[in-house]
Amino acid sequence: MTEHVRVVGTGLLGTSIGIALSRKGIRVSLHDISPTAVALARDLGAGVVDDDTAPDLVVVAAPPDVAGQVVADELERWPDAFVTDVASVKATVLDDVTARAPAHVGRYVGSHPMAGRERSGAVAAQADLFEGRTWVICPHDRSAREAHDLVRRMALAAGAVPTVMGAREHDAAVATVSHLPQVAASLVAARLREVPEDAVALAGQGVRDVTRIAASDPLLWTQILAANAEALLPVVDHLVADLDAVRSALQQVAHDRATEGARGVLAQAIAHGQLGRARIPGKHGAPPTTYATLIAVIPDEPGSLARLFADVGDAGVSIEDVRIEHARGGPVGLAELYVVPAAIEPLREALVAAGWNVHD
Ligand SMILES: NC(=O)C1=CN([C@@H]2O[C@H](COP(=O)(O)OP(=O)(O)OC[C@H]3O[C@@H](n4cnc5c(N)ncnc54)[C@H](O)[C@@H]3O)[C@@H](O)[C@H]2O)C=CC1
Ligand SMILES: O=C(O)C(=O)Cc1ccc(O)cc1
Repeated sequence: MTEHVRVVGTGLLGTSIGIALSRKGIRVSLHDISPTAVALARDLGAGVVDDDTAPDLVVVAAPPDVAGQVVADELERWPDAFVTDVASVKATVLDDVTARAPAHVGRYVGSHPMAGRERSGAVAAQADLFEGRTWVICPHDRSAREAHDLVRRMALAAGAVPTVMGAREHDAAVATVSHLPQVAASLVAARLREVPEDAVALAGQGVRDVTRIAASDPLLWTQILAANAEALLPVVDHLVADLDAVRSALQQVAHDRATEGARGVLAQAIAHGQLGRARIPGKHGAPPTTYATLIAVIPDEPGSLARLFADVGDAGVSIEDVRIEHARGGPVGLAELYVVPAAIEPLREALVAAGWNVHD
């Protein structure tokens, strides 16, 4: 892909796309309503500041509530260019573009990289944000095959794995895999506002895992949730019904510990969660991988994590994932290493031999 790509909206997504494509030798020009945002993206290596030469492909990475308008403007401004957007919702943007630029909608095809972060803005951009991640392309009745092909090539150049879905099908899918998790994470995290300091101090990995995306931008997410209200509503209804069942079971046990049936409801809630979680694909969309874990106690001092990683490397073991927990106020931390199951025993032996205190 040697074309000229114009990125409009140089925040987290736009800058990450710009950096990824620029590194592949693609010419990228940048535009944003904020001159600071565009200058920052340029300084981070995302491309050159808007130079008014005609692009082959425009990527609109602006917030969802203006994406349709910006796509329509770009279609009007560049009569020979194809245009995509990366907004997290697809049907409302398609409807908006169709209404605003009916004569040009054939050059538009929506898309959505299933990759992002809980932080916004160019400073949070990452060149490898899309590496191995799914990038959904949403062709429609009137979209040109060339538009689809160009977006596909751009997604591949950014390191992503393109996949095709209709806009409404996409919106129904992300209601469950992205939008409900955001609502649940935010609501769970919101409970923490009201507990005493020494209760929050007990927070372990579980609450951290469940609430990471609760740090997301309220303005962006208000737009996403409102734009996908129709698809999200039935999914939220299911969650409310499930929570209601758990609530009634707890009420029964609290009222009479010998009550029958309530424990079955609680167990089923957890068991259904196991089944759902087991369906989440592992890295690169491959089937789920169950890793074995080993916890190493690391002194809370500079360089100790680097030494641990070096010893794991010397043992010939690849770390698939890692979590670090700091003992609050203590002199040590815990590094939980995720490795393929076959590597766990050799790793344990090698780390013990190297003097590390390890446990399961
Ligand atoms: N944040 C995430 O993890 C993901 C976000 N997306 C989608 O990507 C899009 C951008 O999101 P982020 O990069 O996170 O937001 P961001 O807030 O980091 O960046 C948005 C940028 O768009 C600019 N902008 C706003 N209105 C504009 C307009 N009318 N014309 C030109 N530029 C304009 C802003 O100045 C800002 O620099 C959104 O539509 C979002 O739904 C998609 C996948 C993941
Ligand atoms: O931070 C994460 O894990 C995310 O899942 C971010 C994200 C946010 C919005 C999207 O439309 C897609 C991905």
